[in-house]
Amino acid sequence: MIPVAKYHGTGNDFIVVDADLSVPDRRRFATDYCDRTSGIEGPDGPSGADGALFLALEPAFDPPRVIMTLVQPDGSVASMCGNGARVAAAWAADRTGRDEVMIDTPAGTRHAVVGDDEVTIEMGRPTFDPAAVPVARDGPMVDEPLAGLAVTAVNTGVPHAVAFVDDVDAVDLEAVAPVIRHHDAFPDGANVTVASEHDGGGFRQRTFERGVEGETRSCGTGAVAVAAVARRAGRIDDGPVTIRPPGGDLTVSFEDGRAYLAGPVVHEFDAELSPARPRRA
Ligand SMILES: N[C@@H](CCC[C@H](N)C(=O)O)C(=O)O
Repeated sequence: MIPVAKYHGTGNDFIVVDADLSVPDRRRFATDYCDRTSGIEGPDGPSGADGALFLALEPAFDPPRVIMTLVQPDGSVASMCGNGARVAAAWAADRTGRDEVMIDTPAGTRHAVVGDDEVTIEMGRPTFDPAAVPVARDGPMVDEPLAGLAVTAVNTGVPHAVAFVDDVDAVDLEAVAPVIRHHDAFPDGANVTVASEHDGGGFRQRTFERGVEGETRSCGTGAVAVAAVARRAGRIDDGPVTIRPPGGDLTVSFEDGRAYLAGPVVHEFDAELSPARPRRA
């Protein structure tokens, strides 16, 4: 058995595994233990997760570094995860007592600051460049009609198809999102994010995630995507702006074109799992 920890960032939840521990088949581990009905169990029963975060801590550096690998429930490895990176920073801060951490991801190295109530992570520069999203268009995809939504394509570490609507609750995301997620325009697929203005300021957000193949309670790259598209359209300035997914509020701001994502992180519980014989083996 190996010790693991369950964390969430505004409801986007992860099984955290120290990468020093041997897990022979990470894809199978993630697929089995992330299952919402038969996966990892918490104090209140079956829990599951939106992904397994394998974290390799390098405490000798100043600030300490973490190499982050997110394996999703479908076995795919994500280039970036905003909430996962915030969880990785909190996990590293718990182990080192340091409040600054560098997170190495396939999308680049990101600087994180761990405060008492929030973890803030630098998220790089969102891009609308069609080759970088990627989107199969000669120029940026902006407000293109797809599956009844006006879609703008942006990469915030991973590709997002973003649509502003009057009311996010009126969108049948489970029906419409798979059409966009698998559309020919997106050669690598896309996360599908809808947003609407909130009376209290900022935007409500819902995201259907690639790799989870369903809606999650929060998505950090999606929150940054909403802010980036709103900023490009002149709806907001450099912020900060409050983005409101179902699982809790996030704050996005920009400085010199770089995005910053802030919000709470919760350490839910610790558990022990078999690394080699997942329960559905
Ligand atoms: N929940 C994440 C995004 C994870 C990656 C995504 N599902 C993908 O495969 O592109 C976040 O907080 O950003």
